[in-house]
Formats: sequence, C-alpha cells, structure tokens
Amino acid sequence: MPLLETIAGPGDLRALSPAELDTVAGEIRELLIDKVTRTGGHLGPNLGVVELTIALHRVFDSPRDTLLWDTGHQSYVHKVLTGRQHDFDGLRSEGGLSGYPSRAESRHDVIENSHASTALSYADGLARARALTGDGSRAVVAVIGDGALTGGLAWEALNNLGGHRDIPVIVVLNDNGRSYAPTVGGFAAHLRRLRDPDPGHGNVFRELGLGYLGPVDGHDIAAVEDALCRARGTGGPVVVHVVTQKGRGWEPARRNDLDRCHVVRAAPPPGNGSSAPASPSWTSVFGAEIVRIGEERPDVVAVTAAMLEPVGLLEFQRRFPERTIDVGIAEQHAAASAAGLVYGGLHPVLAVYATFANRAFDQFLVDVALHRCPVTLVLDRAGVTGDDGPSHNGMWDLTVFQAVPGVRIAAPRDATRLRGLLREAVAWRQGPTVVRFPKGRTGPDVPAIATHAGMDVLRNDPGREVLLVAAGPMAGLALEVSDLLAAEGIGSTVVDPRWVSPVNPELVRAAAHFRFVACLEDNGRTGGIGAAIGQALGDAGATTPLRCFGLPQEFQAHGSRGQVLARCGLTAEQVAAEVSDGFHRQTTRLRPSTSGPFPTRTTRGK
Ligand SMILES: Cc1ncc(C[n+]2csc(CCOP(=O)(O)OP(=O)(O)O)c2C)c(N)n1
Ligand SMILES: CC(=O)[C@@H](O)[C@H](O)COP(=O)(O)O
Ligand SMILES: [Mg+2]
Repeated sequence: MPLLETIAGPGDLRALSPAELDTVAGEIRELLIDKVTRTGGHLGPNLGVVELTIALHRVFDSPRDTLLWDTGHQSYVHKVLTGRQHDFDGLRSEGGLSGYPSRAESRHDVIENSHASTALSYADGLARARALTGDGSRAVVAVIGDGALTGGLAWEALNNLGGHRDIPVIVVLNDNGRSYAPTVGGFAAHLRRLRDPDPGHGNVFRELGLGYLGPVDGHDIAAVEDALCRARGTGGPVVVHVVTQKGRGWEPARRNDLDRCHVVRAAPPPGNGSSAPASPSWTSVFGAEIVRIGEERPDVVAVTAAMLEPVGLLEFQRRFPERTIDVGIAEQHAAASAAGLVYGGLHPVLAVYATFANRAFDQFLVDVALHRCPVTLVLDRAGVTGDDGPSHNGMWDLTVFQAVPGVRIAAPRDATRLRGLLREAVAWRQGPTVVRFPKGRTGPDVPAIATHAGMDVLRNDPGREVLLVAAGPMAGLALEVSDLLAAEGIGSTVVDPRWVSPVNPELVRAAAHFRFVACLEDNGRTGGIGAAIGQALGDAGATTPLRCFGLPQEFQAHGSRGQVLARCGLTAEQVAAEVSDGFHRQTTRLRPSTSGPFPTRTTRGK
C-alpha cells in the first residue's frame, strides 16, 4: 500500500522518517501527474511545492496555525495532505474539488480567491487580529510566489509587516524564478542574485524591517523545516526565501521553457476524436490580428501583466520585442503606465484576463479615461470561464468599465467581428476602448443580414414583436432563442450592437417599436448592458418591457462554462420560455382591459 494512504491528515507526517518523507513526496508527485493530466489544472506550480508543503505541515499545526496560499493555484499538495487525496478525480469539475483553497472543503483552507498578491495583506490583518485577541501563539504563514511578489499589493503588505516588528508573520517566498515566464523587473533580478548567496544577501527585506532566512533549497525537507523553525523563533515578520523548481519531477515540464506546464488542459474524453476542424481560439484570433496591426501601426505597443502567452502576445513579442512590455503581475501599474505611453505618443494595447482588470479600474478611470487616453484594453476570458472557480469568471468588466466616462466597449460575436472591432478600437484616438471576448473557441462566424447605425441585424422580423439584443458571443444563443420563439408563433428580431457601450441611441429608438425586448449578455446583470439599455429606454420615455438575461450577481462555484451558464438560466430553452412568458403577459396587458391593476372604487364594508 502506498505510504501516502496512511496520511489522513498533517499530523501523520510527523511520525515519518526522512526516507519515508521522500517516499511520500514521490507518491504525491505520481498522484498529481496521474490525476491532473486527466482533469486539467495547475500541475507545474504544484509539482514545485511538494517538499515545501510537507515541511510546512510538519512544522506548523494547521488549522490552529494558519497557512495562507497566495493565488491558491499551488494548493493541491496542501489538499492531498489535509484529507483530500482521494478527491482529485473531480478536480475543477462541478461538485468536485476546487482548484483553489475552499473553506467548504476544509478547515485548513482560508483564502479562496485566485487573484495574485493578496495573501500577505491577509496575513498582516490576521496577525494583527491574533495579537489583539490574545491569540498570538497561533502562527500566521503566507506562501507567496516570486511572480505574485511582483504585484504591488504585496509590497503594500510588506511595508505594513515591516512596520510592526512585534507582530509575527512568516512569509514563505516560493521562488521558482517564474510566473508563467521568468519573472521580470528589478526585484526579480534581486531575487536571482539572492539565489546565488553573497555577503549582502537579504538586505532588501532587512531594510524593510523584516527578517530574512535563505535562500533554502525548497526540495530539501529537512532544510526547509529548519528554516521554518528558525523563522518561527524570531517572533516577528520574517521572509523565508525558498528556492524551488516549477514542474519538478516531470519531464514535460522540465522541457517546457514557455511556462513549465503552469496549466495543463484536461485530457479529451475517450473517443472524442472529433473530425470537424476546431475553430480558432478567441485568443489566437486576437494574437494574429494584433501582429497585423503592429505591422501597420508603429505606435502600437502591447502590454501584458505576466501573461504574454496566455493572452496571445507571444508572436507580437517575437515580431516586435521592443514594443512588447511585460510589467509582471501588476495590472494597476499596467493601466497607469499605459497613460504614460500615450503621453509619449504611443497607442498601448493592454491585454489581460477580464477578472484581473477589476483591480485596475481606478487607474483606467483617472489615469486613462480622465485624460481621454486612447488605450485599448483587451479583455480575454470575459464572461463565464467556469472551472477556475468564482473569482476567475469575467463577469464584472461590463459593469465596471461602463461606469468609466468616455470609454467605448466592444463585444465581438465571432472571429471576423473580433478582427474588425479590434481595428476600430485601435483606430479610435479620442479616448479609451475595451474589447472583450470569452475563453475558448470562436465557433463559426455569425453573418449579419443587414447593418444599421453600426449595429448588425442578424435576423429581422417585420412584425416587431420581440427584439433580442445579443452582446458578443451571446448572438448564437439569441438565434437559438429566436428559433424557439418562432416555433411557437412569436416573431423576433436579433441585433448585435457590436459596440455595446455606450448604448447606441438607434437601438433605443428601434427598441421602442417592439412589444418586448430581451438583452442577452455574459456578464453580471447588475450594471450590465441590459441595465444600461433599460436606463436608456426609460430616459427616452419608451414603455417597451425589457428583460435582462445575464449572470446573477452571485459568485458562481466552479464547473464547465456550459454548466455555469445553465445554472444561471442562460440556455436557449430557459431564455425562450421566459421571453415567451413575458411577451404573452405583455400582450395580455396591452389588450383593452375593463379594469386597471387597482380597484376603481372602494367597496363598502370589505
Ligand atoms: C491579479 C492576477 N493577475 C494574473 C493572474 C494569473 N496568474 C495566475 S498564477 C500566475 C503566475 C504566478 O507566479 P508565482 O506567484 O511565482 O507562482 P508559481 O506559479 O510560480 O508557483 C499568474 C500570472 C492572477 N492569478 N492574478
Ligand atoms: C491561476 C491563474 O490565475 C491562471 O493560471 C489561470 O488559471 C489561467 O486560466 P486559463 O486556464 O483560462 O488560461
Ligand atoms: Mg513563481
């Protein structure tokens, strides 16, 4: 029986000999490689923290002591050691193991979100609380990667931690030299020097008021344990600099110089050798078009926040290395520096995942939009992403960026529209633009039968019964809904605004002529496109009822994109049923009625 089978919880690690610990480490790697290559997930990062996590759980007594994982994508080993080793067949599947820490799964888990650079702030707050409540004997340990440490929020926390030398926090810097690609910037260079110790090493942290221990070989369990015990003994804020190898122990990762298998995709289900040629990914369509634009526009520069390949900028960097900027995991800096790039005469195209743009809202608002900077923000993974869990869904960008004065937001419905709208966005010099598209493949093009005032008409019903407004790739869903409505005798017109914000006044004018309007979007309903259209209809004095179909303003547990959309009522059948019901109720309301909704006279005695 594998020795790992005897590990029901962290306490079982403490009785093992060094040789047995090495055996357990090997068995964990085998488990992760076997399971994650099938389910998909963050295999590289987790193979790099096997020994580190074993050492952490031997030195600290979780959950009495608290282990915080920054970004959380590297917490699989932690899950294996805290009673969940048999749950990995369901990793990232609906109802199965989350790809990130989850309080619902275990009392050993704390930070559930997947947004980088927040754990040190959590640790600072928790340690202060423990000091104030007399709970200071419970250790607070935060594991943060060298990539996450390029995020500004982490330095805000370090500044605070260094300012309170009597509050113990153990910062475990998991330094594998990479985000996806090798980490960038001056601090990354400093870490590289630290990895080759010299007399002056660790002084940055000491200057900041934190202790420094390291560099420690992160694959030597005894050495890591010794450093963690010494760190605990300092009684104050201290950094334990652990040097690890991302993807350690797996040959495909060792050979992968792009990202050490940061994320591996789920193996295709058996017998799924689909013959139909897959359509291109949204990301690849963007990546190819921005290169063509780069050839025509020497003022266009591409900016990434440590995700060059994931956002499709690898070829742009190969072609225009001097016009490609990787700022590290620093979306706020990216947005503010984009304003500087504009002031210097350039047109930045900042490509990030939609959910990560949330943290750059203020810079986009007052550094970019206030100055009417022509920055183009390209939001990949806009809408439901699904298996990466609630903090990864791109369900806030339309809400957040519609609030920015002067911004224009485009939502392409297919590859052809993405190419065209990206060009329109980069050609727009009067202010910021946003182009958003989802994760996955574009699917076939959805042709327009007509265009009107910049909008594409995809289906036209002269009866003016129902108007379906589809934002971006919801066009496909809208056409399916239209078919279902037609089957029950309800005519519908389908329109793709292309530029979804600000609301096209021609859309408002046309909508007022229909008996029922429905808007379909892959964003939260609060402050979404539907809400904006409703506001515009009201402002225009139109009385046409509007139904907004979007994501409920809730955190959506992980699952496939299709499962989450169905959970949110965004299937053709669900939408068509609601539209039909609303339409018929409206029709009933429109019939001349003998009595309004309120009694015409007070009935005596009742
Ligand atoms: C705010 C934010 N931006 C981008 C990402 C995407 N992302 C996830 S992990 C990662 C790299 C993290 O590198 P590091 O912290 O060194 O951890 P490692 O994977 O090397 O263990 C990035 C950029 C994110 N999760 N959060
Ligand atoms: C942890 C993190 O934020 C990224 O690694 C993200 O999970 C990648 O998402 P995709 O798999 O959609 O590229
Ligand atoms: Mg790293």
